[in-house]
Amino acid sequence: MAVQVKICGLNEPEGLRAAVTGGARYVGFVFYPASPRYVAPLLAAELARMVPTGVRTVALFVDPDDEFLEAVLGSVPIDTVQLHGRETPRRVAEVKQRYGLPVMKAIKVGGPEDLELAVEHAQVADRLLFDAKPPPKVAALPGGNGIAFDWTLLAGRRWPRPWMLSGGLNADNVAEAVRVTGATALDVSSGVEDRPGHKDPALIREFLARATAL
Ligand SMILES: O=C(O)c1ccccc1N[C@@H]1O[C@H](COP(=O)(O)O)[C@@H](O)[C@H]1O
Repeated sequence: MAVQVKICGLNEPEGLRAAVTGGARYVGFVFYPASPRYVAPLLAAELARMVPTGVRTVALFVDPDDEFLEAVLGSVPIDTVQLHGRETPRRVAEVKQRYGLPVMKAIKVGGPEDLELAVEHAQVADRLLFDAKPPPKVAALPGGNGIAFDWTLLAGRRWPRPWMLSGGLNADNVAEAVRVTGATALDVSSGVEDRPGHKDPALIREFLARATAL
């Protein structure tokens, strides 16, 4: 099965074009104001309208309240909600039910114990996303830090829901990441940027070429 790719943190037409013409199956918009990739709903709506049929739009949130979810989901055409904070399985179920959209829940992996949470979330989330646990420094984002986790933790594991691998992926390590984990879907952000928050179209094309050739 061909590997599917999500390019996350798109905030300019150039990056978006490189993603969709290069073969991305998902494009992600970050609605987390503290992120250098944050995109205002008005601009996200313009970008989302450029996305061709067959490519899915993903809205990334971190512990959003209903007011914020409504403001974004009411104005931007979104196919999937990505929850990347400390949302509980109950909150995931609530968001799914209230907005009628599939939810992908991020699981932050630092050690084997963190995978227990994935077992719980797999009861309600439509998809799991395995990312590295953020480093314990004050300014660290809850994701999008460009760091990988120990991929062998996922080797041989089976999940009752589809899942994606993320965390520190780039064109140079993507083949190894897929080999070790068996992932069939990947999510990348920092690894296709030339500076935090700025996507490099050439790096996007290179990542997609390597990943989709696997
Ligand atoms: O990208 C961000 O700014 C971000 C902010 C808050 C939570 C998650 C975020 N991004 C997600 O983090 C992972 C890993 O990204 P990276 O490739 O290591 O930079 C990915 O799933 C992004 O969607």
